[in-house]
Amino acid sequence: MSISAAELTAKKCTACEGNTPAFTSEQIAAHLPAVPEWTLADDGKLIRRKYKFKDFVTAMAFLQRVAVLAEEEDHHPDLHLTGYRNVAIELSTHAIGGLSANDFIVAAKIDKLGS
Ligand SMILES: C[C@H](O)[C@H](O)[C@H]1CNC2=NC(N)=NC(=O)C2=N1
Repeated sequence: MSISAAELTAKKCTACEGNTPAFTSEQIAAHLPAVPEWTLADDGKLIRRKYKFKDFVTAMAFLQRVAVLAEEEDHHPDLHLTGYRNVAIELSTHAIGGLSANDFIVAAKIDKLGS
């Protein structure tokens, strides 16, 4: 059974201990359909979404909104700004070296921010 975007955005991230197992490929497959703009990396250890904004200021304003969300959730994506208006966001759970529910919760909440 797949989880929906609405179910993900209704959740809060929870502290992730190093002994929590990373998501299995089955768990990843159950969560990815809720965040269809996000691509699973080849190694299965992170998800990524790319954006192109109209200018630098718009890209930075979006990143700032993502930063506020990350602090609220205490779960922090890797944020990349290249070529002044191209943004790439990568989500993984550093404590476990792979994906957890937190990554999909934050991805769904980023999607809800709009761009
Ligand atoms: C104590 C606190 O929950 C941890 O340090 C959090 C902070 N933000 C985090 N963000 C991400 N992406 N992975 C983590 O393992 C992580 N750990």
